[in-house]
Amino acid sequence: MAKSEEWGLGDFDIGKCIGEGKFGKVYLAREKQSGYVVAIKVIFKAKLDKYRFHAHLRREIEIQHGLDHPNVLRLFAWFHDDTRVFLVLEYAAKGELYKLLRSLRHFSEKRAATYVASLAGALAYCHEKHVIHRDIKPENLLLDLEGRLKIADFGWAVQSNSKRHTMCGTIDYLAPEMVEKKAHDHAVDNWTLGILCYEFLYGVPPFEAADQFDTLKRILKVDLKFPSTHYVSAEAKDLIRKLLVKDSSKRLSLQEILKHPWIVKNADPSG
Ligand SMILES: COc1ccc(C(=O)Nc2ccccc2)cc1NC(=O)CCSc1ncnc(N)c1Br
Repeated sequence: MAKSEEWGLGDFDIGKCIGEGKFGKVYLAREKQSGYVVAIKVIFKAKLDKYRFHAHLRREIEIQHGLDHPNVLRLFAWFHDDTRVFLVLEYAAKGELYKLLRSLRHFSEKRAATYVASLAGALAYCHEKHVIHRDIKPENLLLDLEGRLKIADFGWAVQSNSKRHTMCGTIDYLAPEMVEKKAHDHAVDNWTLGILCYEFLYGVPPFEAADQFDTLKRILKVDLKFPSTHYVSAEAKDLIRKLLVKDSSKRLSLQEILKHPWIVKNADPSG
């Protein structure tokens, strides 16, 4: 029988659950013909109705379908039945980048620079495609079999199996213009890159405080301190200082990040 264009659930062997989100769960799956392993996200239509997310999901699928970058998780296909929508996603075999950060406590400068360069490259690609909704919160960063970073952009809060509670609802990544509820553009991503670079190197975000109000005050003051718990190069601190700038127009651009001496010296070009 000729292969119909449409994929269906029957084309896949479904495996274990590897993630859980607001709209449904994510399963490991293998496409029967090719044996190709993917992640299948199951989204309940009833949930979409409840949050009126149909249009958002349809727009996201159109956007995602056109994206093809080594550091952006691929959306290969999608299909639906009367109660669920299925997203056929690239499977990131090494899972969540944050589990690795927790287990290593902090990354080496080479690993941190490689991830920052991957993120800057992926964001530059997305901005070029006029997609600025690439939420680079830590929850959205996965690692593939080769350890390459993938922005997974869950579309909505996804709690993976390792019920991470520290991150959900964290404000550590908010840029000052977001805290002050000013208009923001994709320069917010450059701020977030600074936060992530600091956290990759120190294991904690730069403005962490006992309570959220203190964190907000520290963000608005850009109260940046570098602990001397372990050695971090002056070039790394220089990049962070040039990203965590209150005036969003003065933050290093993605292109400038990729040319920064610390990135040029430390990032692995194979990403
Ligand atoms: C391109 O990736 C997406 C694109 C879109 C959406 C999405 O839900 N959009 C959406 C859902 C409802 C309403 C509006 C938008 C979600 C993802 N991605 C994900 O959900 C990541 C699933 S977890 C995972 N994936 C691969 N390998 C692993 N090891 C893991 Br763990």
